[in-house]
Formats: sequence, structure tokens, C-alpha cells
Amino acid sequence: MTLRIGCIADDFTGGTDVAAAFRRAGLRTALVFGTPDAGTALPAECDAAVVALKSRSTPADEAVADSVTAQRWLWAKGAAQIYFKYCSTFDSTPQGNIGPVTDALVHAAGGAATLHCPASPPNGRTVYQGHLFVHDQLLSDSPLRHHPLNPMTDSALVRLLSAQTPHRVALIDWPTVRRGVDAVRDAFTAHQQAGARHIIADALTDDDLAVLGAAALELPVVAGAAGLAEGLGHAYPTAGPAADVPLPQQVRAAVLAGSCSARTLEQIAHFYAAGLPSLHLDVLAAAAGRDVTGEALTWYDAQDPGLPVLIHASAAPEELAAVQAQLGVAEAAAQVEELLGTLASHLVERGVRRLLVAGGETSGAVTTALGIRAVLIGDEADPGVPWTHATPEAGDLALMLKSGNFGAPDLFTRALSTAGTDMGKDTDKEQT
Ligand SMILES: Nc1ncnc2c1ncn2[C@@H]1O[C@H](COP(=O)(O)OP(=O)(O)OP(=O)(O)O)[C@@H](O)[C@H]1O
Ligand SMILES: O=C(O)[C@@H](O)C(=O)CO
Repeated sequence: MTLRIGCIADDFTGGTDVAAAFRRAGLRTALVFGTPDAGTALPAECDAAVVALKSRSTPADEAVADSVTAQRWLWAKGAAQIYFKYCSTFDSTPQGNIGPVTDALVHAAGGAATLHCPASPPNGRTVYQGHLFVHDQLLSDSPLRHHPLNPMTDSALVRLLSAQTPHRVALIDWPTVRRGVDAVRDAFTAHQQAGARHIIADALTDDDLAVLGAAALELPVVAGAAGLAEGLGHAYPTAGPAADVPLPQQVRAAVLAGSCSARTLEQIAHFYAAGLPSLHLDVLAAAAGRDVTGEALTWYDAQDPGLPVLIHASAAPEELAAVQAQLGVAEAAAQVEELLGTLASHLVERGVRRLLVAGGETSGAVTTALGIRAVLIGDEADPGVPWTHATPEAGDLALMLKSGNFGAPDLFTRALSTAGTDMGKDTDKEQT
């Protein structure tokens, strides 16, 4: 058993993001969906295993129970170190779940202090003087201040985390990080001796995160976003680069989108502009009993099999608000997830072998409907957006689970462009 690091991610697309980070660091990485049990197996021998939970917005006691179960499973598979992956925008509330889950993981691992850093520089998340930035804005000035579940109206990480834990929270500032691994270790020890349990570190670049990763190599629990996971991964001695997992070629390809994030809407617009077959699902009609799934499949069967297709519930804010006002937020989401999950099963039955899913909740619905419990991580199409490969029992399926705000505007067209027979031309990769 070669497993070195076990990771618990608090949502599915966060799971693919952190798994891609470990793979970039040269670790062979597997991703398991949902709370594992004694019968859950890893899909292959690997250096890093990520368990992706849906624990970001659940009640804190459920999130804690699922996370500790995942921790025990990862330990049983041989993991010596546990990484808790939360969102690079620190998505949480004063009730949790970052504080309670980290406290429980640390307690189960013996109570030594933990290092935190949510920085993820490739996606514009940096931490300076303990304040979290999203590109050039403080978190609290960014669109995250309007998040529907956990509006982020404060950027001060020590204050945010202190509200979620009874333990002391301390900061290692950027000048210390710049002085290198020994300086970080000394500062960490001093904070721990002064009674801190959670020690947040500043980081502006991948080099800073490499310093933090090396400093944290011996800690039983480390916490943050994908950036620190990659820093930690680079600190592990590896046998060599992770092997390539080839993408299925000349196959049917589809995008299923339920994310209404601004970046997903741009990616959808790009797909329409490329003249590729696209279908918008009528959520209100489905709620009223119309066979929207059957209509979508009839539409799909009429398309050129050599072209990728897009089927989406994703809608602009005005349409989303109107649907939610009529059905209620939870019922609207349930309708969409039922539609997209059912369609995913039918599309795979019809031979789709490259499937791109946009949105964290949507990804949960699709993987559950397809019965996929574990995948291996392949190449990234964009930072934090890798292809994943389902185990053979699920068929030779390449699956891409995309966080709402991740990926360049041309991601959908580019990722699927080499799948079919008629669409040989790669579009140029645009920068985010
Ligand atoms: N037309 C629609 N009307 C109402 N709700 C919708 C509609 N389209 C999508 N939704 C709901 O919006 C939510 C989008 O969440 P999801 O997590 O899939 O995307 P996201 O928040 O952009 O992604 P991430 O969590 O990765 O940032 C889902 O619950 C989905 O069911
Ligand atoms: O860290 C991030 O921003 C993402 O991996 C994520 O968690 C999206 O839900």
C-alpha cells in the first residue's frame, strides 16, 4: 500500500480541484464520491486519495460525522496525513463547517495544531495579512458577498475562523513565509506553544505554498484549498510523474450544465456562438408535469453524432429568480437535479463517453445517478478542472466535473473538441 496522503473535500467539484492539484505535484490520485464504508475500495494503487463529500452547507454535526468517517477510512487505507480541502473563498458561516470539521479531524488525530491556507493563486485567491483576496478584490467586496448559502461579508480569516471554533486562531504573516521553511516551522511552534490550535498562513504565490507545504509535511492534519494541497504534494518524494490516462476518442460527447455561475453562463454562450447543438431545459414545464426528459432525448437523437451537445438548465439571474419564486429554491433545485441526473443516465446508455458536468450540486446529482463511486484523475483542461476516468464497471467514461466559477470561457468547446468525428478543429485556449 503506497497511499501517502488522504484528503477530505467538502464538495464534489472541490474534490476534483484538489485531486488535480495532487496530480500536478506528481502524485497518482484517486477520487471517491460520498462517505466511504468498509466495502469502499480505491480504484487503483495511488499516492493520494480524495474523498469528496457534500458537507459544505449541511448541518455542522452531519459534516463532522461524515468527515471523521472519511478520515478513519483514509487511515485504514494507509494515509499518514489528512488534508481537509475547503473552498478557496472560505465558504462557511459562523456555525461552520470549516471550524467544526477541522476541530474534529485534529481532535481525532491527537490534538496537534493545524496549518491553514485557502490561497489558490491560479484562480486568483491570495492571502495577505490574514485577509483573503479574490483577484484584486477583498473577499468581502467580491461577488461572494452575495452567495445564496454563505454570503462572505468579512475577509479577515482569523476573525472568520475564530467565530467557528472555541480554539485559538493565529496568523503567520507573509514576511515570515518569505523567509522559508524553517522560519514557518519556528513561527508555527511558537503559536502552538502559546495555545493556538489553528494557524493560518499568508500566501501570494505557488512558491509561498511550496514553502508552507514543506513546513507542514509532518503535521497529522493540514487544511485549505487546492494551492496548499499542491505545495504539500510537491514536498512528498515521488516516483515520477503520474501516468497519463488516455481520453476516449471518436466518441459521443456532451455537456450537462446546472450551474448558473457567471463563468458557466459565459461557457454556455461560447458553445452557442460556436454553432454547436444546444438545448435549454424548461424547468417550469418539467415541474408542471411535461415530459421534458423525453423531449430532450428526442432532440438528442436527432443531432449529428459527430458533434458534442450541450443540455442545460443553467439560466441568467432573472430567469433563475423567476423559477425560484414560482417553485421555491429547494424544489427548483430538486427539479433540475432530477432532470440532469436522469438525462446523464440516458446519454451514457446512448453511448456518450465524454461527459462534462458544470456545477457542484449538479455534479453530485449526475455522479449519483450514474452510480459512479470512484474515479482516477487525468489531465487538466484548465486549472482545477481535470478529466476524470470512471472505473471500468461504469464503462469507459471520461467525466469532467467543473466548479461553477472555474475554466476559461471556451472550456466546453475546447474540452470536447477532439471527441467526435466532425469536430476535429481545436479552438484556441483563451485566458481567464
Ligand atoms: N433554471 C433553473 N432554475 C432554478 N434552479 C436552477 C436552474 N438551473 C440550475 N438551478 C440550480 O442551481 C444550482 C446550481 O448549483 P451548482 O452547485 O450546480 O452550481 P454552482 O453553484 O455554479 O457550482 P459550484 O458549487 O461548483 O460553484 C443547482 O442547485 C441547480 O439545481
Ligand atoms: O476551492 C475552490 O474554489 C473550488 O475547488 C471549490 O471548492 C468550488 O466549490
